[in-house]
Amino acid sequence: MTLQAIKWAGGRLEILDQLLLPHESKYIPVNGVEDGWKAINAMQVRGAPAIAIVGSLSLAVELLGTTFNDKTVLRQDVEGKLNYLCSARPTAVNMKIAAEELTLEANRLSSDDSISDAEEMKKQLCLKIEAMLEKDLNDNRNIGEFGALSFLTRAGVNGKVRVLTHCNTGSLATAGYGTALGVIRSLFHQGKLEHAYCTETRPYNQGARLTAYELVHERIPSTMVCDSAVSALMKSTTIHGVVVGADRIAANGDTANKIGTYQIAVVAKHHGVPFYVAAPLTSIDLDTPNGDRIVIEERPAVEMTHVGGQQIAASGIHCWNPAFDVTPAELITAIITEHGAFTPGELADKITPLKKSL
Ligand SMILES: CSC[C@@H](O)[C@@H](O)C(=O)COP(=O)(O)O
Repeated sequence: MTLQAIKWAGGRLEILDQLLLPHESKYIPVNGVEDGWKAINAMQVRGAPAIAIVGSLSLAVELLGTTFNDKTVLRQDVEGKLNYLCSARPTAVNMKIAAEELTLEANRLSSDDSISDAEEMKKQLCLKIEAMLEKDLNDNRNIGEFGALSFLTRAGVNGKVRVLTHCNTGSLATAGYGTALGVIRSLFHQGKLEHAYCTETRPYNQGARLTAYELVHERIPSTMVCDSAVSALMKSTTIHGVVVGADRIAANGDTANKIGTYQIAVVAKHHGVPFYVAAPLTSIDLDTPNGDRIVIEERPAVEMTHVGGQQIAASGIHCWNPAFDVTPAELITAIITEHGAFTPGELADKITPLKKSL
């Protein structure tokens, strides 16, 4: 049984507070948009797809608890709240894409005369939001399948593979199953995984706290390494590929992901190790031409200077704490989506029609 980060039933939303893991598994209620914004900003829920789902569901909770008499007022309310939710964390594009989709739907419903009143429009919007949760789960399973396939094909091995991942991209970062961790999960279920390696992922330790937790929970053979041990690992062991997630993939394939990803891609190139990005279409931002245009979120120094509330750095030191970095497209072997694997060069041409058909 995979871990469930998001619980949604009967119009009630609860999330597993990821700041408490791995010590405590506690679900907290999200009673509306303000709660949703705070949970995303504080990283009680994190991971690009999970951010979009929790943000959107927090809007659904709020809508369900409010009575609307006017479709135009509802449309304006939805748009304003979605814009607010997008400001909680700027790098992950999934919330922005969800906001655009929902705003479009709100506009459509508001001008559709067959939708009798605001309450009916509200119901339709909430159904659309619920469908996003379902879709993410299905997309992740497909990413896992395509990822395992392209991994094994390109690795050119008939036996089992050893895979390295960074940060947390599993059930906790998505509606379920995961993206990059979903690929590892899929390899494992196919009996093709020899060993998974996860980094600690400093400074916020998503690898140590969350990925390690998921791997142990599912009894996947795995080892954790320090972020600084990746070169040594690749030199001493055959790693058949790296697979990571994405917070935003630009049109040219440049990919923003957890800080340290770029460094791993450079090291992988040096060692001839294929480097895969696994992400749904909702992480691809064709409006952003390249990585230089991606806004990188900076997090508070305390997330570097303290671990679990314990100070580990000298008082007074200045800190630079970017949450993400951008891996240039030329270091990426393929981008694995729910529609298959594409090279960065193929991305814009292949993804544009797929996005239009959504
Ligand atoms: C499927 S999650 C993809 C990315 O969001 C993930 O790799 C990542 O960088 C998460 O960063 P976080 O700061 O924990 O939200």
